[in-house]
Amino acid sequence: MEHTIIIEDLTAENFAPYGKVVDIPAGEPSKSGDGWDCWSYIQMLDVSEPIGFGLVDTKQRGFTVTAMERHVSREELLLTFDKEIIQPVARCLDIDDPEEQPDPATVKAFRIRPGQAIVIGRGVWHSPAYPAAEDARYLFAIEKKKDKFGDEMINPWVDFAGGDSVTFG
Ligand SMILES: NC(=O)N[C@@H](O)C(=O)O
Repeated sequence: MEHTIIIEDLTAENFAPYGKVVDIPAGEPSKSGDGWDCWSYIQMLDVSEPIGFGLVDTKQRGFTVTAMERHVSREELLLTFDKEIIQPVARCLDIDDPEEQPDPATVKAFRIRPGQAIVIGRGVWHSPAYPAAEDARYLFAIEKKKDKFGDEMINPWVDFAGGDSVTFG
């Protein structure tokens, strides 16, 4: 079965089931200077090990997802450099179930603009992000440690339940 969803703008409220949003807060900065404002801490990454960085060069392609991966033991910070990207995610239903498959009915696709970032929650399913229009580069940061169910494997991809696909646009 093919599901079709719309791309959503990122807000703390609509991303909450999938993780945390990093964006300029509405409130006053905690520090300011000549030509700059600083808010800290605006978000937290919950870690116990050193953080590794990964870089993805993501090319224009059809907005269809058939499989996702997840990291049940680690949060993941993800931000784009200078181009908009679209991040599909699906809910974690049972973080202790090594046989879980991503549920296509829970998929959402979020637009991440330059200047914004997300922290993907532990166990939250995600595909590689897509470029919104032009080819893009994005960075992710995640603890350098083994995940409980071995998602450091070369092929961590799990098909949607029922062999479904999700198209967004
Ligand atoms: N987010 C992304 O593109 N990749 C990471 O989750 C990874 O573990 O490779």
